[in-house]
Amino acid sequence: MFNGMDLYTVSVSAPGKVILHGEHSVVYGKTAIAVSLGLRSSIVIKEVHSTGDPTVNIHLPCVDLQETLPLKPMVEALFNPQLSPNVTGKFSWRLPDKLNHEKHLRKVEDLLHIIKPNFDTLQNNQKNSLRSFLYLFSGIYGSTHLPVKSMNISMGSELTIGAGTGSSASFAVCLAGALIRLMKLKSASYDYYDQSEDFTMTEKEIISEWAYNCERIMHGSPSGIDNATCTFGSMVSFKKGGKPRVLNIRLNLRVLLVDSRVSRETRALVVKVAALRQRNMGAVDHIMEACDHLAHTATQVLEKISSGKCESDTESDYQHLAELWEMNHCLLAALGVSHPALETIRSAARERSLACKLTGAGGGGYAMVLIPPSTPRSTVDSLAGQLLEHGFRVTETRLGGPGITLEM
Ligand SMILES: Nc1ncnc2c1ncn2[C@@H]1O[C@H](COP(=O)(O)OP(=O)(O)OP(=O)(O)O)[C@@H](O)[C@H]1O
Ligand SMILES: C[C@@](O)(CCO)CC(=O)[O-]
Repeated sequence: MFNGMDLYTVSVSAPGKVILHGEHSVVYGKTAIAVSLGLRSSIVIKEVHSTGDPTVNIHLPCVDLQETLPLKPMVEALFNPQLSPNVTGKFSWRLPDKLNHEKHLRKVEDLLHIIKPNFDTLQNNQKNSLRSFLYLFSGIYGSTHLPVKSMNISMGSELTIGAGTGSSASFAVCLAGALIRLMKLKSASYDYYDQSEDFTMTEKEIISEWAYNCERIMHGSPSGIDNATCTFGSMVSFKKGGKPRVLNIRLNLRVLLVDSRVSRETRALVVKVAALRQRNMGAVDHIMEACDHLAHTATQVLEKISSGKCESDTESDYQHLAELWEMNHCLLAALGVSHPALETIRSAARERSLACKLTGAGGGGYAMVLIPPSTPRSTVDSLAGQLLEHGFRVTETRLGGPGITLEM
């Protein structure tokens, strides 16, 4: 949007994600599939007039952060970032994978300590959000010659932070997408590329790569499945060491997403499974193999559901999917990553003949109950009521919706 005074506003949203199949087994080289979540993050970037030196006013209520940062030092210290060693040419915002990530991040860290002397006293999630902002802003604008103006950035999210639903990837995808969109609007007269009304496939690939770099800031060495799912939406299949593969299908699965409110640490659960495997190699490897089969079969069933040719087929496909979810949960429980709270959620779902599985690392966190289209409203309401009485948090949402989207 352009206000006629050379000032632009952009508004973008991106979904979170859940793992449908393959948690834990993906660590052992098996296939995982993730789908986008109906819960989204959103961002508005608004260029504003300023009389003094330009600033960026960033408001991130989810991490309780409101900051005004000077733009000039960012431009001086961080623009024109360097390419990775052994890569020749000139850095461009289109090449996030060629950026000298470590070096650029070190510069971001140094600058943050200069412009925010109390940086070390901030909470970790606040630090990560600021690092990601400076990294993306300078990485994306640093290779252009566009004038940077004062701006207000405000971001909200329906996602719970740190719950395994991809809030960090959703945040980074929104931010990268909004900055690229703003650049595209500002550069209309420079004719950088076409001015189509939505993100092109190539832009989405670039956004996903920028978000992957942010995931590296937050997580060290992430798989890349979260940023791909939050960018492209729908369903993404992934194998360790490979590239995430986006399955371009139209899914619209209804689920109850249930927060057990039991906090867990992903790393500790991965270690627990590794220890179990050390003691029971053959059995655990067979469980991982079985999880792999479930991920492949589920992909086929979901492709069939998404094609939606015949209603009676769809009903039996949902039954098949429910069976796969049940088996997957029980295999994960055999790996020792369920929790009494997750089993309480499951038994409430089973009383109503609904399938339920944990999603993510387990040991607490979220469970998902599959709601086939034929499920009466009263069944969903009574299940939600019972779960709420137990103190769980319940959200009815859909899986497999759109990825990054321009909001008008
Ligand atoms: N709406 C938001 N506003 C600002 N920062 C956010 C927002 N959402 C996420 N973040 C950033 O992402 C970090 C959360 O990353 P973390 O990996 O702990 O959670 P997650 O992405 O929800 O979990 P997972 O990666 O297991 O799915 C926060 O510490 C914060 O820096
Ligand atoms: C448990 C795990 O498979 C998924 C956590 O969301 C860990 C991982 O893949 O890194």
